[in-house]
Formats: sequence, structure tokens, C-alpha cells
Amino acid sequence: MSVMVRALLQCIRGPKRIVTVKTFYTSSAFLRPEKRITMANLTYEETLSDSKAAFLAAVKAVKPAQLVKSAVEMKGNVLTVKGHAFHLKKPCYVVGFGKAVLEMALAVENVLGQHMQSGLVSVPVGTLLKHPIPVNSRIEVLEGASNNLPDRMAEQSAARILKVVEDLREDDTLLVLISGGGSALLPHPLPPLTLDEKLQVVKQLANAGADILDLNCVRKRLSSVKGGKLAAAAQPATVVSLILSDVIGDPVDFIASGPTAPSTDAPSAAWDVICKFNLQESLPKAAQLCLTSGSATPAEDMQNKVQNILIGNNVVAINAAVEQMVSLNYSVCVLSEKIEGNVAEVALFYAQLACGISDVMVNGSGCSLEKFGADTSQFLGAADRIRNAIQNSPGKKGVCMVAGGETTVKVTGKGLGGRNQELALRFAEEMKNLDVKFKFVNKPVISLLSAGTDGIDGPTNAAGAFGYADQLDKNINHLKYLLDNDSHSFYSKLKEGENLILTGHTGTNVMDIHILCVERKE
Ligand SMILES: Nc1ncnc2c1ncn2[C@@H]1O[C@H](COP(=O)(O)OP(=O)(O)OP(=O)(O)O)[C@@H](O)[C@H]1O
Ligand SMILES: O=C(O)[C@H](O)CO
Repeated sequence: MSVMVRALLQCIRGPKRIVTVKTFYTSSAFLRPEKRITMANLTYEETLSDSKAAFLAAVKAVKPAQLVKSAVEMKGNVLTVKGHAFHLKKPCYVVGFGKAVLEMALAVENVLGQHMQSGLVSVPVGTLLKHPIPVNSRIEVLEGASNNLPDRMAEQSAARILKVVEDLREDDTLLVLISGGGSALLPHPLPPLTLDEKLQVVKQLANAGADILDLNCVRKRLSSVKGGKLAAAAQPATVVSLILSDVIGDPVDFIASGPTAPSTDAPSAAWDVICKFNLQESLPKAAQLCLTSGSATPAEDMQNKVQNILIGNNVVAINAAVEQMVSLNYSVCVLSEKIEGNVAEVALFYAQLACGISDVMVNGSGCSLEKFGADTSQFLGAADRIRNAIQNSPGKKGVCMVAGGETTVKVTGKGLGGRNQELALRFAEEMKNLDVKFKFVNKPVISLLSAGTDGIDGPTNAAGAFGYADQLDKNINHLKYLLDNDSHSFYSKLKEGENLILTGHTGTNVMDIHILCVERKE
């Protein structure tokens, strides 16, 4: 939409408010900087559309093809990955597992050309439908792990990948493509543990609210390929892993449970996790035995033969979302790329913070951002960044905060949902409570979009949802849905699913993006 048309549209919409054009459409030859126009109030439709555009920009920025292209180079027989050079004696083998590795593999094949011997990747069911591979590709695609849980198909894929890896010799190079979802797509339980028993452990932990570090600490111990054991199986070959991170802080030994990064966990760490969630008695016996004996780390020292190289993470996605919201005329700042913790607490924090921001915007910088209870000190420098954004907000649609990370949900209900949809719904509920408590006059539009960059939130077909207090409709008892962890059913029913974020599998995965918008009331 042109700047002119947009300005005109804003003039027609009501109710109106006056803002100076100065920081607005300075590029328009028709509007003098000092001229004043009337501007319509922000609507939920508009923040939804803006936030969605920012989320899509975030996903686009972490599309694997782009990341691989800028990280990998082939010159003569020298393969360079982010400045690390490898002299290939023979064409290399490529294996991969995770939600993003098909696109990664195709991009690698493009760069390597005849320097690639073969490729074998394990990807989620449905990937090929969305991303058919060229007929002349040497990449073989194996699908499995419906609903992000290890299954027989993924187990067979893991066995095939392990076979390729075990057959390698000293002069071979193995490229391992790793991305989020890799744990479920490379299940190879340590005998005598069976896949079903392993699945029980994973489900019990996830439903108890274990975060990914806890979960993968246990997974490493239950597997014969995770925790560096895949790299050990590849010895004496050279192993180069290209990693797209979906874990806070990018710890390579936890991403997809670190198949090429030897575990640094203490011997008792996995069992300690089980005890923390009080699951000692409910675990299958074989899992108990496995977790209380042996070690997480392969004995072999592989330091000189294995390189784990990060090629992308959620910071790249967050920055793209910020850029998009700036272009849509918000005053934007990054809150944190490390949002974690219980979904209910994060929802409350966002609602309290939004109210604090609105209060400072209306009543001046002397007010406390933390008036409603939000503790911003947990994110280094966040209070200053937010105050800056507020200061720069005159003439903008509002203040927007972009964050990334992953919350955890303790699933006790039987409903259908995911952490992002639940966060949006809980945020709406918390905003409603704060509304009632503090009785805002001239209530601003406040909204939160929360969505997973992989496009799939929990076992649902949505990436996430868009939450705000006014969406809570008297005709739908949202508390009942929350109690049953049924956020997906709630949002599907509400306005025919209008507030769901639907992308399908995106082919990438760098955790979740949160976009919090607070309208500026002049
Ligand atoms: N009904 C539900 N409501 C809310 N959250 C749920 C529900 N069912 C499952 N979850 C949460 O969804 C999480 C799994 O989601 P998902 O499959 O999107 O994982 P992920 O972390 O994105 O995957 P990966 O680890 O592969 O990147 C589980 O940790 C679980 O807590
Ligand atoms: O696969 C996994 O383990 C998670 O996505 C974290 O990387």
C-alpha cells in the first residue's frame, strides 16, 4: 500500500487522534514534516496483521537454504564452513536429522556438486509433500516421527543413518546436518531398552513440564547415537556438523541431543532429572537401569576429528522481526532471546509488562515500568531498551517488543494445544484480569503473538496464536479450555480460527517468537 493511500485510509478510519507527521511519513512529498494529520486508533486486526508479517519475516530469515549458502563454500577440494577449512580426499557423505535438514541438505548438495557422494536425511512426516526434491538429487529422504515423537519409521531411519556412518574410513568426510526435532527423528535406544519404553520416558518428562535441557540430558543416556555417540561411530572419519540451533544459548551438546558433541553431563545428571520430576517409580524398569548405570559420553577422544559449527539461531529471526515492525511504524526493541519457564508465569509477566509500558507512555517516564509487577531485571539491559523504545514512540503506532525462546507447559488436561497457543490464551486471560483490577481509561490495544518458527505448535496444525483480552468471549468459557490444555480447540472455535497463526511446516526451526504490541495513545 502506498504511503499516500495509507495516510488517506488512516484519515477515514475513526475514532481519530492527532499526531505530528514528523516521524511518520517523512518520505512523502505531499506531507510536510511539521504538518499534522489525524490518525485512526490501532485496531486488533491491524496488530494481528503487522505481528503476523513480522513473524513471517522472522521465519524467512532463518530458512536453511539461505543460512547454508552464506556458511558453506567449496573451492577446489577445500570445503569451508564458517571459516573452518577441510581438505576433502574423497566426495563427502551427508546425513541429517531434524525439521530443517531437507532444505539444508539440498542447499549443501548445491554448493558441493560432485564433491558430495550421497545424502540421507530423516525428516518429519509430510515434509516431502511441502518440499518435493529435484529428480536428479542424490539426497534420499526418510520421513518419520509424526507429531514430533519417535516412531518405528524414525527408528528405521536412524538405523540406516548409523549404518552409513559406521562404514566410513579414515579418508572419508561426513557432513552431519542437525536441527531441532532431531532427537525424535534419530531414535536408537540403547539395548535392551525398546522404542516404546523410551517413548514412555520422553512423554512422562515432557508432560511433567521438563524443559529441553532436562529432556535431552535423559535422552542422551537412553540412546546409542546421542551424546556424541554418532560421531564416535563415524571414527576414524572426519566429522563436520552444521547446526541450526533451537535451544536457548545454542549449547551444541543439547541441540537434537548432541549426536556429534560428547556429553559433558555429570554421571548422575540424567537420574537427577528423573528424581526432580518424581518419576523414579513410573519409569519402565529398563529405562531405570539404563539411567543409573553406564555413562553418557563415548570413551573415545575425538577432539581433532569432529567440528560442530553453528550456522543459525533465533537471534537471526528476532532481528528480522524487529526490522519488519520498525518498517510498519512501531517503536521496537528486543526484550530477550532467552525467554523460558512455565507458560503461566511468562504470560503473567508479558501482561504486567504491557500494562507497565502503557502506563509509562500515558503518564510519563517518571512512572515505574514494574508498577504492575513485571520484573524486567531478569533480562540484562531490558529496562533501558524498553524505556528507549517508549521515548521514541511518539508518532508511532505503539511500542513493540520482540522476544524469542521456549516456554514449558505442564500438560495435565486432555485437550489439544501447544505452548504458543496456551501462552497467547493465558496472556489474554491475564490482560483481562489486569483490566478489571486497574480500570484503564482510554484502553490501548495490547496484543501478543506467540508462534513456533517450525510452524507446528505441539501436536496441532497451527504455529501459534494471537492473544488479547477482548477476544475472550462470554459465549466461550476460555477457563475451561485452559484447564484442559485445550488452547488449540479454543482458538479454532473463536472467530473461525482467525486468531490462529497457520503456516504449516516451515522447513526451519529456531524456537518460538513472541511479539508484544502496546498501542500508543496520544
Ligand atoms: N495440549 C497441550 N497444550 C499445551 N502444550 C502442549 C500440549 N500438548 C503438548 N504440549 C507441549 O508441546 C511440547 C511439544 O511441542 P513441539 O512438538 O512443538 O516441540 P518442540 O519443542 O517445538 O519440538 P522440538 O523439540 O522438536 O523443536 C511439549 O513439550 C508439551 O509440553
Ligand atoms: O530435537 C531436539 O532435541 C530439540 O528440538 C532440541 O534441539
